[in-house]
Amino acid sequence: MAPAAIACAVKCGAHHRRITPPQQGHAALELLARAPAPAAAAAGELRPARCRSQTSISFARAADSPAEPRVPCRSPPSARRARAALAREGAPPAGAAAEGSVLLSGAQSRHAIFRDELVRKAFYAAEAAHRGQMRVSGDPYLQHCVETAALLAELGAGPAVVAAGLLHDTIDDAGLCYGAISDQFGVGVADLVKGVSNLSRLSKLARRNDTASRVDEADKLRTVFLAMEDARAVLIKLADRLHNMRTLDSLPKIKQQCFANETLEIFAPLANQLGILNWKEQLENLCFKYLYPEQYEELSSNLLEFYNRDMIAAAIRRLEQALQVRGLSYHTISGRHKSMYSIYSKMARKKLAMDEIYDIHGVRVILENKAECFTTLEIVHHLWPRIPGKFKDYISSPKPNGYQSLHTVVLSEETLPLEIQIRTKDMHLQAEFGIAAHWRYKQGVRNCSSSVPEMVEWVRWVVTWQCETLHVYHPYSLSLGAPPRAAICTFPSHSEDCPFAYSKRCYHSGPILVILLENEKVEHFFIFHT
Ligand SMILES: Nc1nc2c(ncn2[C@@H]2O[C@H](COP(=O)(O)OP(=O)(O)OP(=O)(O)O)[C@@H](O)[C@H]2O)c(=O)[nH]1
Ligand SMILES: Nc1ncnc2c1ncn2[C@@H]1O[C@H](COP(=O)(O)OP(=O)(O)OP(=O)(O)O)[C@@H](O)[C@H]1O
Repeated sequence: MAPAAIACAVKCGAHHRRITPPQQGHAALELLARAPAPAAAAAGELRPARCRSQTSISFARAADSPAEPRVPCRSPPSARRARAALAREGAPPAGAAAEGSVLLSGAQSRHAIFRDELVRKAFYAAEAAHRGQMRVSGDPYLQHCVETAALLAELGAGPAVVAAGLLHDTIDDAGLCYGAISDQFGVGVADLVKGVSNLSRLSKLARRNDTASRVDEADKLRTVFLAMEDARAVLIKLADRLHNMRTLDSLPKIKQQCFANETLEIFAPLANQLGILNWKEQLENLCFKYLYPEQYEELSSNLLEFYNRDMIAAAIRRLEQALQVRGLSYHTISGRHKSMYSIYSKMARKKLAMDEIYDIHGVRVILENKAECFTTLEIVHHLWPRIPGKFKDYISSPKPNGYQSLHTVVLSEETLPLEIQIRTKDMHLQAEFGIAAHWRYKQGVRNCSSSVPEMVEWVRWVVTWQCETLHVYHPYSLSLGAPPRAAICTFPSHSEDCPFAYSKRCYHSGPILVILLENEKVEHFFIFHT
C-alpha cells in the first residue's frame, strides 16, 4: 500500500499548490518512527556532536539513544551569536572568524551568487551558528555549508535556495528556530531550511530501520521524500548528501558503507528521478568506491586506457559537418561517457566483460521527423563502419513502453565502439519524461502507486524551472513580472477539465518553461514557450 504521504496525488499544475498538507510530512515521519529501531544496525549521522568540547567535536551516532528526545545541547553563546547574526543585514559581524571570510571570498570567486545580499546574510548567520564546530576531517563545519550551497549555485539555483543551502543545518545543529529564520530571511527560506531538517530526520529514522536495504521500503521512502517537501528542499538535501559523500574518507569504514548503501538506494535514485544526472552519477561512483573498492580500482585502471576524452567531441564534429553537407538540420547532438558505476552495473547485470560494453562512448542526435532520422542513420553508416548485430530500429518497432529511437554501434577512428542514438524531438520527450522515461527504464517502477510517476514528472519540471527559469527572470525578487508570451500547456496527464491541461493543439516550438511563485510554493503555474 502506498504510504499516507503519497495519497495526495499531484493531478495537475494548476492544482498543485502544496502537494501535501504540512501534517503529511509529519505523518510520514511518525509512520517510520513507529517501527522498531535495532540499535545494532544504527548508523552514525553526519552531524557534529554538539555536547563535546568545541575543539574535539566529532560525529554523534544518531541512534545512540533512540528513545530520548533530541537534546538541544547547544551552547547558549552560539545560539545567541546566531540570532545576533540573523539580525544584521549582510555585513560581516565584528567577530566573524577570519577563516569565514576566506571561505566567503573563495565561494564568491567561484559563483557570483555568493555576492547577493540575501546569500551573504545567510553566510554570516551560518558562520555565527556553526562557529567552533568542526567536522571529523578537521575542517570547519561551515565549509560543508558553503560547499552544499556552492553545489546548488552550480546547478543554477537562485538566492533563496543558495541561502537555504547555507543555513540547512542551523535548525538541527545550531539551535536556530524556524521563526528566527523566517523573520530575517522570509518564510520561503525558512520553509526550505525546515524542509531539509524534516528530510534529515526522516532519513535518520529510515537508517535506524535499515530501510535502504529493503527494495520496497526504499521505493516508498523516495516517494515520501518527494511528496512531503518542496522539491527544492529535496534538492538541498541532495547537495548536502553529495558533499558528505565527497568527504567520507575521514569516517570509519562501517559508517562509510552504511552511508554509501543508503545513498545508493535512496539518494542516487532520487537525483535520477529529479533529472539531475550529474549528481546521480557522482553519487553512484562514490558509493561504488566505498562499497566495492577492489572492483572500483580494477575498473578505473582499465578505463584509463579505454576512456577516450576527445573521441566524442571529434565524432560530434564529424557528424555535424556531414549533416551540414547533406543540408539536414538537427535540434541537438550530444554525447556522453558512460559512468563507472553504470558500466559496472551493466557488466554485472548482463554478465559481460568490459570490452563487451558497446555504449561506453555514446552520441545522440535529435531531429525533427522520422525521415530525417533514417537519412541520418545512412550518413552515420557512411561515416563509420558499423558493428554487425548492434543496429536496433525502435522507430519501426517501438519497445512495449513506447520507447522509440534508432540505435547503432560503429567503429570510431580510434577503433573504439561508439553507440549512436537517433530520434525525433517528440521521441526524445517521451524518452525523457513519458512512460519510457529514462529514470523508469533504469529503475523500473515497482509496486508504486500510479500517481508516483506523475508526481515525479511534475517535480522534474519544477526543478527545471527553479534552476533555469526563475533565476533568469527574477534574479533577486520573486515578484511576478509579466511573463513573455504567456500560453497554456503542461503535463500530458492533466485531467480534461484542467485549464492548464496539455492539448495536442498546443504546438510548442521550444522548451516549455514552468514558472511558479516561490513564496507561495506551488500556488500558480505560468507556462510559456521560448
Ligand atoms: N529512456 C529510455 N531509454 C532506453 C530505453 N530502452 C533503451 N534505452 C536506451 O537505449 C540504450 C540501448 O538499449 P538497447 O539498444 O535496447 O540495448 P540493450 O539490449 O539494452 O543493450 P546493449 O545493446 O548492450 O546496450 C540504453 O542504453 C538506453 O540509453 C527505454 O525504455 N527508455
Ligand atoms: N548514445 C548516447 N548518447 C548520448 N546520451 C546517452 C546515450 N546513451 C545513453 N545516454 C544518456 O546518458 C545518461 C546515462 O545513461 P547510462 O549510460 O547510465 O545508461 P544507458 O546507457 O541509458 O542504459 P544502460 O546502462 O542500460 O545501457 C542518460 O541520460 C542517457 O539517456
